[in-house]
Amino acid sequence: MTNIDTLTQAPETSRVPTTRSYLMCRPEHFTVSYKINPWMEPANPTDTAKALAQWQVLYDTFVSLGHDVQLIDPIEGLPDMVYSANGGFVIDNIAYGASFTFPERMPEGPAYMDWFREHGFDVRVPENINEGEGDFLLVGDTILAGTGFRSESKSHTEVAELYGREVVTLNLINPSFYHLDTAIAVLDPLTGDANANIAYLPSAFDTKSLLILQDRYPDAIIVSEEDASILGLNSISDGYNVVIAKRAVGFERQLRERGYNPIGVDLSELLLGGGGVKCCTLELRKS
Ligand SMILES: CN(C)C(=N)NCCC[C@H](N)C(=O)O
Repeated sequence: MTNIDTLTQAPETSRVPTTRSYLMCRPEHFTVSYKINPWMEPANPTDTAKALAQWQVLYDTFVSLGHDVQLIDPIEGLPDMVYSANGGFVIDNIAYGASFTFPERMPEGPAYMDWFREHGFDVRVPENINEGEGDFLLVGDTILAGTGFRSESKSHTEVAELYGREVVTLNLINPSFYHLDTAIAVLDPLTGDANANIAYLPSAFDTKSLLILQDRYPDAIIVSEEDASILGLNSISDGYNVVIAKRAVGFERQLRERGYNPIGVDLSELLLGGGGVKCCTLELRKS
């Protein structure tokens, strides 16, 4: 993997990084005390100090790349709050709040909405169950929206009306890839970018959804089961630098071949809760 200190600009490619704003939550109360996805095993021990240290590397990586990183205070008793991607979906300074599927995470919805309000976002309280950017991904001007395990398809209609953008529903079929951001990585996420591209795991989708992806993104990177199974797709791109799971070596190579700069981080402890790089990062799009 590339050293982030020495290569944060694209030297020979047309890929251009752009500065982003992210919201993260320190995993001070991280543990696995309940099971709401196949990755979680409450009987297995977790190490909060290790989770904090690994999370700090992710935070430092974003800062080193020049991104603005905001923090929300963690709340005791909400161990999954570290997965800030699920706290809402933000475009044009409008924050569509989350409404969680499982009771264990329900208090996170209002907590994140309070944070958005206090930081000047126009908050919209959701009418339907949705888990924020876990299931809504902005690709160019289109919103890809996942359903099947968490977010209800009715929330897709709500989001289409709210943002006035095209929303494409995709059906997830593998419980290990229960959020859209475990099965798709957005590589060029700027709005208006005609060349917006993605990487994805085909087996995570039903036939109809797969045909949609193949039709819309013929140049997409197809990621292996091996890389996806360590949440390799759960990554964050600024258009050039792509922060990914360190062990996703096949995906790393594929990214490099396409002119991206993959940066590996180890979030093995947070993987015990079923989340990776992208789950710990919510993009705050102010325009
Ligand atoms: C990419 N993923 C999965 C996320 N965006 N979020 C992780 C949520 C993990 C949490 N224990 C849960 O099951 O909700």
